[in-house]
Amino acid sequence: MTTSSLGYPRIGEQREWKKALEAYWSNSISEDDLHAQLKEIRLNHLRKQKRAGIDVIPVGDFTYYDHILDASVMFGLIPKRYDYSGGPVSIDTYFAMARGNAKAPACEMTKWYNTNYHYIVPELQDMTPTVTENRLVTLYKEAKDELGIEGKPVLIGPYSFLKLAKHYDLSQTEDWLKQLTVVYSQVLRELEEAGVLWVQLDEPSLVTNVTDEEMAYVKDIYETLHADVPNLQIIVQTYFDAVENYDQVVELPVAGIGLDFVHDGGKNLHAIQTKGFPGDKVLAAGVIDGRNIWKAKVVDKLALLEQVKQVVKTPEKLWIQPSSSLLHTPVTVQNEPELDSVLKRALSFADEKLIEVVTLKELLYSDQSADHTAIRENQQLFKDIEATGWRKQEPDTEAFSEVSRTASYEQRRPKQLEKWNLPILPTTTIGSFPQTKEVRRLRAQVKKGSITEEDYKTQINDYISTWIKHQEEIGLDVLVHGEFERNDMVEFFGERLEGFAFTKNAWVQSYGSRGVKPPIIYGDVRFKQPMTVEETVYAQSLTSKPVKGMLTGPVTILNWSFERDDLPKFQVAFQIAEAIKEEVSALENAGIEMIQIDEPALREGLPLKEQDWKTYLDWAVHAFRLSSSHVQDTTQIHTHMCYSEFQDIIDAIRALDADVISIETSRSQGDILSTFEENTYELGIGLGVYDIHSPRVPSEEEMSTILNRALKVLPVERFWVNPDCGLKTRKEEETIAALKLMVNAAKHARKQVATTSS
Ligand SMILES: Nc1nc2c(c(=O)[nH]1)N[C@@H](CNc1ccc(C(=O)N[C@@H](CCC(=O)N[C@@H](CCC(=O)N[C@@H](CCC(=O)O)C(=O)O)C(=O)O)C(=O)O)cc1)CN2
Ligand code: MET
Ligand SMILES: [Zn+2]
Repeated sequence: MTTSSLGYPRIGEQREWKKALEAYWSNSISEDDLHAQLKEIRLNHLRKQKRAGIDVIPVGDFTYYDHILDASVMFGLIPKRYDYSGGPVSIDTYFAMARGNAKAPACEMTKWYNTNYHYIVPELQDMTPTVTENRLVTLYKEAKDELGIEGKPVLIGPYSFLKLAKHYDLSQTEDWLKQLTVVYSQVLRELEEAGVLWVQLDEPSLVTNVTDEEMAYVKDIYETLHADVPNLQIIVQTYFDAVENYDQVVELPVAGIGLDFVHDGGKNLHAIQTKGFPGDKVLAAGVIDGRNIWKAKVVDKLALLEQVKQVVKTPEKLWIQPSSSLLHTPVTVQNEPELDSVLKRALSFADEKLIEVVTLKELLYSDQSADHTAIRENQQLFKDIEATGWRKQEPDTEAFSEVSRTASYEQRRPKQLEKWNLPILPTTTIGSFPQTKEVRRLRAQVKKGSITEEDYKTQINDYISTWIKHQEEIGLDVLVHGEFERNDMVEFFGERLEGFAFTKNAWVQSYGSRGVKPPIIYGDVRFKQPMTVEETVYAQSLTSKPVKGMLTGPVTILNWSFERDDLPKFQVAFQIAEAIKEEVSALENAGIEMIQIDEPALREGLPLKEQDWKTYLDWAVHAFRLSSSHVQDTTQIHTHMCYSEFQDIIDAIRALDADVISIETSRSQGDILSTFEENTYELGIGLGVYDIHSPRVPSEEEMSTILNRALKVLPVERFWVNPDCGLKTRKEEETIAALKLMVNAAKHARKQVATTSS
């Protein structure tokens, strides 16, 4: 039996990877230094996997930014605007695609399936793929020559690559797949020549709803690849859910199939048991959760593997591995000295997960009696958790009953118009203002104890008051306090609610060099005391304009945390919702009667298979309503989502019953609006008129274009004007300049509306 892993986190135990990249971007280290530093990190990660006892170790999963960008660059799919003219792609062109440069905006970035990782979207317009440089050969040789590791090159598979790409016409699908197959063949042939034994082609799109036509393409692709490299052993790796079209996938002419036995709702196991698994193929069984951070129950995993063993009769054909790449977990529990010891023993990050994989292999062929030390200790840690009393709340098995606001939107709207007395096209922002080095240093100092809590608060208040002044000068209609006291919109609440633990070092990459430390939900979630009232009330005391309260919604807090896995997700969401509901009341009682409850992760949490959407949306909407429906008619509830693919879930968005939703409109040039038009969505909409992910200050004209386009489609009374997300990653000058132009654009639009209607 073999152990394998599918991908290892890049970020580094102390975020060495992030620091090296950011040092290069700010010109503090040279290109040679960057290569040297990243090589050291890369080799170190391979060594760690070897030391853990993993037999088949991936190469090529490591990246300078994102692995999908790596594939686009290897295939020469470099948009014209970067002036690429053949040959190996320079590091600056690579980073320009990721981050934009003076001449060209960055490529689009979007969510990686249902995770909080973001990849760079391949753009296929007017392009022909060619292999620029076979990085996998280089990385394979590096591992072999320098460490004696027989690496398994990893690459996104051709079908998933195309599904993740944009800017091609669907009618060109077949043509594109043919062209891609040619470059994949070349890359694989070169790997075969270099002596590679195993290649992992990731095909996570095979767990989404695949049509028969697409499945036929997949079959063609892999038949061609097999004919071109008959001796290379390819594993088609799936993850994040059960594979669709099981029968056809397992018949693909490849050497192995990787299946996720953790996030498949039991369907993959059922499929292999009822339909069998081809005896000539490797079954790469993902049994250790690659997405969450709890140690596995060894007894349960052994039972699962015993069932898999019944199907795969030859031990050499069974591989044990994590359910997905470990990219989605932090690096190691070792660097968490301050966690509660009972909790800490129950945790497993990337390094510990590799050990779990190896332990399972050892146990599977040895003594599995209950007094085996590994088994006994493992059982004990779950007993210890039970004994803590952290998890008392009985699971609620009853169907949840509808909650709604006392008055319908039509009834509360006139009351709100009167109370708030805002101009048409009111202007506002999404919540955060620049998190400068100085704010972050301040927080680091208070955490270390080198400044007092009181000093910290005073200085945060200074930021708040400076930015209230800025906002008044800019001329915004609804102000915010700026979120200076928050490290992150989820971690901040995790630190203040019961049932959450937070870590010192458990960073996970979100996009490029940016990371998050998802808090850990280990027990029943409860409200302790007001979390946001002080800062918001202080901000409101400085101005006569309304200050909007700012909260993160229950679905987003859940999706961006590591959740307990002993309760169904929806129950945890409802517990969080009850806590946020109390915070909403606390704000309302303190006179903050316009409250934004952000739910950017609601869309990303949508299951990968359409048949599972309704169940999810029902509880997600309910959780939001639980937290927001109890307010007075005049209290205005806002929500915010920064990713725009709402077409399919517009009914759920409507059902949130938020008085105003702010959405992304600029990157899609306003395309999103048709969704709101066609579906008679009658509530308020904040138009994200400029893209905050780029340092570029947009022109007033660009924003006016989006506004005018919107005004043609929907009545003016519905719109608010705002940037498309929070401004925490931007610089102060950029922010002020852009917001001034935005307010001007709104003022011009108001005048136009006034003249056309008079
Ligand atoms: N959870 C979450 N997911 C999200 C988003 C989000 O805002 N939150 N936004 C979308 C995009 N994703 C994003 C994810 C991270 C960041 C981001 O800005 N991350 C920061 C870290 C933010 C943070 O936690 N900051 C902490 C710790 C900061 C830090 O690194 N401190 C220094 C010390 C500071 C000093 O002395 O100078 C250190 O520890 O070394 C704080 O402010 O307190 C980063 O990687 O640089 C932005 C967007 C989607 N998903
Ligand atoms: C990722 S959505 C961010 C919303 C949050 N209120 C902010 O402005 O940063
Ligand atoms: Zn946002």
